[in-house]
Amino acid sequence: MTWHVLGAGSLGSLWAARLFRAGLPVRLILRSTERLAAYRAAGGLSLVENGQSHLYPIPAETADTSGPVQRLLLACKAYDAEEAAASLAPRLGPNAEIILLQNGLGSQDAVATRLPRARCILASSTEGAFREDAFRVVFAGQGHTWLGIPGQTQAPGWLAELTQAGISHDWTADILGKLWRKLALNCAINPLTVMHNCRNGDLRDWPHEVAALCEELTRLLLSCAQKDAADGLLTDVQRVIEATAANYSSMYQDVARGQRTEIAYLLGYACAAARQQQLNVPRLDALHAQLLAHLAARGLPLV
Ligand SMILES: NC(=O)C1=CN([C@@H]2O[C@H](COP(=O)(O)OP(=O)(O)OC[C@H]3O[C@@H](n4cnc5c(N)ncnc54)[C@H](OP(=O)(O)O)[C@@H]3O)[C@@H](O)[C@H]2O)C=CC1
Ligand SMILES: CC(C)(CO)C(=O)C(=O)O
Repeated sequence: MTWHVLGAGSLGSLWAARLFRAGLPVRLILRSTERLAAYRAAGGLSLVENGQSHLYPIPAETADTSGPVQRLLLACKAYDAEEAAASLAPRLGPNAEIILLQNGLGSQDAVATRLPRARCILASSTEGAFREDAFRVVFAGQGHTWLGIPGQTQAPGWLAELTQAGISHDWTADILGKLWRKLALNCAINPLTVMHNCRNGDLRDWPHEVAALCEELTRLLLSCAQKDAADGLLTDVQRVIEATAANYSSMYQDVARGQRTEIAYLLGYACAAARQQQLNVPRLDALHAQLLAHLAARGLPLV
């Protein structure tokens, strides 16, 4: 079964290169014929690991190529997920599977609603990769990927291919818990690093602000029936702040580069969920409003 990987960005390239070099059939799906021509001119995808670069000549195509897509790894940003998945709708067979690599929450439901016949598998990853250049990606941080369909304990047989490709992973029926926990970590760290213009570690200087956000996020998680995701949130946030002290958060980097953020799927999603639960989260709401104003002042999208 061919792995179609939509998006030759950071995570998509990281997955595609590892699957390809493990001898598995992989095809990249690129945005346009121009991108496809540029990719072919580059001769393939380059993955940089431990300072060593390798070129992988993975076959590529655009969405409007003919041929069925049975297993799709959707490796775009959350705000692109629904349209990107929909562009492949005519090629998806009745039992097609889509693995959704997006951070945050909200985009997964959008894809599932748009493509009701597809089997959507949610993923949450702590791996780190960034694009050094077009079609050249650096594997920056070892991590782990959780995969799952909410409530389903039976893992698909093809997970063995991820093992074969050296992709650290586990299946979980509580994938929503994993996604909520990561969302909460992101909400407690990333917007503050933008507003204080600082690295993750500098948040040690604002312990009360971090603690107050974690208190509201914990109440939100509990009211959304996410007890496991709520347990020990503040301690975990403090651990991540220490472990990533020298780093700039992904949202900080997006804003610094003048790129669109995934705010609507992170803090925006949390605030909307609180409203839906009629839960009072004044600190989260205030931070969300400040962040939106900050993005607007820089001409960046608010969703
Ligand atoms: N990078 C990381 O370390 C991590 C990322 N994540 C999450 O993974 C998701 C993906 O992030 P990341 O890999 O960094 O994102 P990137 O921006 O690096 O890559 C996204 C890719 O998707 C492509 N794309 C978007 N729409 C389409 C489309 N319609 N057709 C074809 N290609 C399309 C983009 O193409 P183009 O280049 O043409 O714009 C781009 O190459 C995000 O939700 C992110 O939060 C989670 C953990 C770690
Ligand atoms: C390092 C961490 C956990 C900070 O929230 C992150 O995932 C990010 O920067 O997006």
